[in-house]
Amino acid sequence: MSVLDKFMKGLTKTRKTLFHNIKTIFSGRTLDEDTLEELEEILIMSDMGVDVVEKILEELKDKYHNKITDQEDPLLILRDIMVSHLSTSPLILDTSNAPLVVLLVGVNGSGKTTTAAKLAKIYMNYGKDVVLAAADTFRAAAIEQLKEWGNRLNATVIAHQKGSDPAAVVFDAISHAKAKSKDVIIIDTAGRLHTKSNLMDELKKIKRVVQREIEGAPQEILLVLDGTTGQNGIIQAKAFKEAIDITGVAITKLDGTAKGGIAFAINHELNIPIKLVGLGEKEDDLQIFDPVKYCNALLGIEE
Ligand SMILES: Nc1nc2c(ncn2[C@@H]2O[C@H](COP(=O)(O)OP(=O)(O)OP(=O)(O)O)[C@@H](O)[C@H]2O)c(=O)[nH]1
Repeated sequence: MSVLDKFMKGLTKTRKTLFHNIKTIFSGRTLDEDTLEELEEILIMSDMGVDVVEKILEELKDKYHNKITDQEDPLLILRDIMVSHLSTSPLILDTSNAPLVVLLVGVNGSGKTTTAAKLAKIYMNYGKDVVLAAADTFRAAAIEQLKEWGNRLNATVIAHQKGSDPAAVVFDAISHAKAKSKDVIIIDTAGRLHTKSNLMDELKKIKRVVQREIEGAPQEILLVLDGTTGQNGIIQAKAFKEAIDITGVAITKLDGTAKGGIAFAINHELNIPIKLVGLGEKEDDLQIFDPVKYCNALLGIEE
């Protein structure tokens, strides 16, 4: 399956529910009030966020003010304006100063453990040797789940018992990675502790251990955000952003929502690049974020 097909499949719900007749609505060379209203409704319903929608519509009006030519495809004009409202930056793949450390943070159930495993697969596809660190020691199931993934992917998982110090797990994972010349360490962390400040303190402690042991690491701190939680997810994300320097966002479960425009709102409100998107439950359903493919999949544009 091509990458575009993956995006298309993952965003089927949003496209079929909201964007299905966008081609009919938006095919003319003029832009009347009715079209604008219909378009606005679709974009807002997809959870893109009112601010972003207003900006996109303004830019469309500007573009149409100057009349579009016969050669221009209205849908591609809309697509390009949408793309300009998304920001991404490449997932760090360089392991020349190995090991590369990727720390995953986010609330419980956001898909962190699964994302850790799927991300391991991405790095393995690039030929990297990966170690997974089970630093969510709050939940026994999270440790077990990561071990199962490790078996399936044939990747080493460093784990201690439930309730042990996550920073110690991370320390061991780093020692292992150094001893075995591994390329990448992916750290799964807890999403819930007894109090929120405990959680943030724990994440900071993990980060300190990583920084102390490997210069320049962690190179990536990715916030894993459940794409089906809408505005709530964004509020949670802000708390993480305040506590720890996030380098990118992984939006999960975009396949499970009809409000798949959420990437725009996340980008706009958090001002953090989106690096990964979860488009399904299978191990190769986590994809490096591609704004053009994402918008093509929303609008049903075959490349
Ligand atoms: N459909 C779909 N399901 C996903 C995706 N990513 C994660 N999930 C599912 O979401 C559920 C929660 O994922 P976990 O990885 O356990 O979440 P977590 O954040 O690690 O949660 P804790 O371990 O409880 O902290 C699992 O059933 C995953 O299979 C996705 O992109 N699409």
